[in-house]
Amino acid sequence: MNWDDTTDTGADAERLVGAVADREDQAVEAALRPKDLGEFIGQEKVREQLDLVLRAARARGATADHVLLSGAPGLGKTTLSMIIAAEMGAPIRITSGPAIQHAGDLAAILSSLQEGEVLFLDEIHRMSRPAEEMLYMAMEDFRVDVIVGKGPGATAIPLELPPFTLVGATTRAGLLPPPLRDRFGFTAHMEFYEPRELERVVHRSANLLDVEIDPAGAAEIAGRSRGTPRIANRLLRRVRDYAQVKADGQITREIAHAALAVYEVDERGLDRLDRAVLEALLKLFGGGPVGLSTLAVAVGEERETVEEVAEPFLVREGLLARTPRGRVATPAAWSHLGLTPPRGTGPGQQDLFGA
Ligand SMILES: Nc1ncnc2c1ncn2[C@@H]1O[C@H](COP(=O)(O)OP(=O)(O)OP(=O)(O)O)[C@@H](O)[C@H]1O
Ligand SMILES: [Mg+2]
Repeated sequence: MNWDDTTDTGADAERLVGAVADREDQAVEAALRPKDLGEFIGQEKVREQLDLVLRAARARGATADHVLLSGAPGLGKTTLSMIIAAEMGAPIRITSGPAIQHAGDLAAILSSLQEGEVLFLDEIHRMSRPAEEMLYMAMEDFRVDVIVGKGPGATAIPLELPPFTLVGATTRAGLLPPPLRDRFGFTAHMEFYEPRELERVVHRSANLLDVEIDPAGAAEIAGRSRGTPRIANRLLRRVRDYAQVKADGQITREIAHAALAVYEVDERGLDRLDRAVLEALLKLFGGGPVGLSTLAVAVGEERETVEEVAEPFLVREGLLARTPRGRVATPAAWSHLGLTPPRGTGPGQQDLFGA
């Protein structure tokens, strides 16, 4: 799971191609969210499986099993949680791991749930330990022990809960303690989207935003969206701005191309920082291997920025490899930047060049 090393704070949120939601995303996302499974694009396997889980529960007149959604930012976890509630005809309560500091916070939420309600717990990997332990019991037995009083006089009062569906979301399934993971009846791993699926996302959003776009324009945006619907929607809004100001508002391939050149997002979805890292690696260090710190100095960025913000996508795209001797460019990196690799490839590159 190569998104485990992406950062979920800071610099990434400020980039046009960052997957983390910024303010503007938060403001428009509610309007762009698919409302039911039929509207949800891509993720075929997850959709098929979830559809079965929910249908079966409905047929039994039962509350659906707990669901864990894991995947990189912007792939549709929050959206799916709302769809689960909608499909079950159930209300949804939304909270997040960091918002639950004490077990008591969780007890208050759990004890106020209605029967069949969906509790969406975002960033479930960031919950406190005591809350987590309370959650184990709540998920399994629909019961919590509420501690009353302090010290030796403290007593645990058992409290029955109505059956509910916990939907947990995490960008880092690997960080969840196994006892918590095991208590979910169904786990959905969300994958990055194919360009064809993102084209459909772009068309759908354009429609909702009342923007005219042709298939080639949608393909142009989809191809630069890093497999992520949130980024596709964001690029669409920027291209719309350009189309409005510089043309008649319609998005064609030419308009999308010109707009994204202005925003410095290239054909593969790399932005200026990504390209600066690659260029330094290729032009200054012959494709590597070169140490992370040296590379960071060469592009004038912090080590962490290069490692956490730029590299994960470059690695995912097969443009850069992290080796024990340092960072190495792949043959695809040379061709992406239109450069020819030096003839005698360095020792660290032999494997990559199949030498
Ligand atoms: N399958 C999809 N079809 C159409 N639009 C989608 C799909 N998945 C996500 N989107 C859109 O992408 C945006 C981001 O989705 P969402 O907020 O659900 O992501 P997330 O996985 O919860 O991200 P985070 O990890 O940052 O919380 C939403 O505006 C939503 O409309
Ligand atoms: Mg979310």
